[in-house]
Amino acid sequence: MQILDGKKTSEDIKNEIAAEVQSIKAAGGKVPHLAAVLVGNNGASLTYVGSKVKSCQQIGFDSTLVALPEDITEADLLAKIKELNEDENLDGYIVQLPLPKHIDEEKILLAIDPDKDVDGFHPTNFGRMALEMETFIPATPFGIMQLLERYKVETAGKHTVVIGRSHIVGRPMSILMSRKGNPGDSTVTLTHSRTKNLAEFTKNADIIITALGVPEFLKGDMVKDGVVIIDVGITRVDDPSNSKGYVIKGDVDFDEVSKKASFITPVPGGVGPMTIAMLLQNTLLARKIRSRK
Ligand SMILES: Nc1nc(=O)c2c([nH]1)NC[C@@H]1CN(c3ccc(C(=O)N[C@@H](CCC(=O)O)C(=O)O)cc3)C=[N+]21
Repeated sequence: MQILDGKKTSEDIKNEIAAEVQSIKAAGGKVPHLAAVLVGNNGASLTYVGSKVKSCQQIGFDSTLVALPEDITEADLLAKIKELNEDENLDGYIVQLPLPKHIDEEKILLAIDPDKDVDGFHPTNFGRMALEMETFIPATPFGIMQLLERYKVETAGKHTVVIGRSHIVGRPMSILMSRKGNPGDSTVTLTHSRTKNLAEFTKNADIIITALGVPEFLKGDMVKDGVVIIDVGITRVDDPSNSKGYVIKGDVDFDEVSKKASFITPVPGGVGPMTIAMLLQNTLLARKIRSRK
């Protein structure tokens, strides 16, 4: 059994990006500039946005945190987005999800300039991804593809079962694994909350990608020997004995499933850190595309 070490791999990728930033600087070019829009102050969102800002500093990107009040109106948020779209100094930005209930998420995502949409959530970029064109691949699925590639996990002709059809993980993941190329060329089954007899699919899977948010959902008796496991779940479970007051749990019962797996991602230290690295990779791409224009 081999651990797919997202912490280490994300550090490798960040070092590669940092080296590119140095050569951009040496050539007198402009360094990539990423902004994150955070509405309100959800604990997990703050953690994520915080590590993003820290990573930007680490690799030499410019970064801006746009912190807005929980009760901001949709119109005011749209005005802010227009400002970011027009900011010549900014290469890419993300609007941290989920947004407060009174704001229409779809309306906000549609307002983001696709050329600055480093999350790859805009329909234009989602379509480009599905059509195998150059674009921003959503960071979590992109990070998973990088882990599969760098650890040389075979995907061609394999049966990949994705659990969860969210727009930011499960759905794009199913598309990427079915695309031509390596990693890819997989036969994909996309399962979700209305799937019947889920275990019949997972038991026949060569690769399982879970993005469910149910701690320790996937048990040892639901998988076959040699399976490849990608665990996207990150749920904070209260734990008074821990100094933070919580522990982070994945969707996979690691103790049981790791005994049968050929490759497996840990939680934490698996897919999560890769997400941040790939957001930075997308921002570098945004800068390169803008400098070509
Ligand atoms: N517009 C937008 N884009 C996103 O990409 C986006 C988002 N909204 N909203 C929330 C989710 C979640 N997400 C994570 C990124 C990194 C870790 C991460 O680094 N996790 C660490 C643990 C961090 C902790 O202590 O909580 C790990 O797994 O090792 C987790 C979650 C990005 N998301």
